[in-house]
Amino acid sequence: MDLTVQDLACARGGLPVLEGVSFTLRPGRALMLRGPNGIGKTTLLRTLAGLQPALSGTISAPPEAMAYAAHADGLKPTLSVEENLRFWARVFGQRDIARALDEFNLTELAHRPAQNLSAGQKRRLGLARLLVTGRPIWVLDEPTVSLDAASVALFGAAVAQHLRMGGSALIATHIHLGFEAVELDLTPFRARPRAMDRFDEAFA
Ligand SMILES: Nc1ncnc2c1ncn2[C@@H]1O[C@H](COP(=O)(O)OP(=O)(O)OP(=O)(O)O)[C@@H](O)[C@H]1O
Repeated sequence: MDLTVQDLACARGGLPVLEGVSFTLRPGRALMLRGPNGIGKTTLLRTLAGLQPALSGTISAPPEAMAYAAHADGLKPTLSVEENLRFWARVFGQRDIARALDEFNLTELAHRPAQNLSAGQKRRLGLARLLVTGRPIWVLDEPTVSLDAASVALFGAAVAQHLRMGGSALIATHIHLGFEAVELDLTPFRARPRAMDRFDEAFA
């Protein structure tokens, strides 16, 4: 499924952050969001994932086509690794968790409560959840935080496999993940201060 974004504007905390954002992400492709801290990468991803409304513009794909992985891992702390994956698989109407355990090197940790995992292991479990959503468009916010080099490589391989299977990925990250991707720098889309616009109008 294509994700086409046209002339999107979005806000955070009531203030416009980005405007005029347009791109198309096709099946099998990855798009890396770049830009300095605070430019609005998280805000854009949250808007696409349906967690907040856009100020204006259009998003061709519905949030139901997307699997969103935020900064927080969103794990159930008292459930085991396997139980967490089964829980999420059920939520998304899927059954197979074996691939998720395998691709994120979680098989040996399958019976460990999530609350007893290290930060990097929790992150791996949070990302493994993507594989049990069955959703084609992965929307990922700084997915490699807490991951060591080996886990970054595992994650890169999982995304590459998702792309080969016809999925797509939109990723806010500052690092290179080892597969071919187009980059979109959000710096030119910084919203102009609206308060100043109104000020000009009032005194025109
Ligand atoms: N909860 C919030 N309430 C109000 N403003 C916020 C909130 N969270 C972020 N902002 C502001 O919104 C703007 C965009 O933030 P956002 O988190 O989308 O940027 P980012 O590009 O993802 O940054 P980073 O690279 O640091 O993660 C920033 O100016 C930030 O200060």
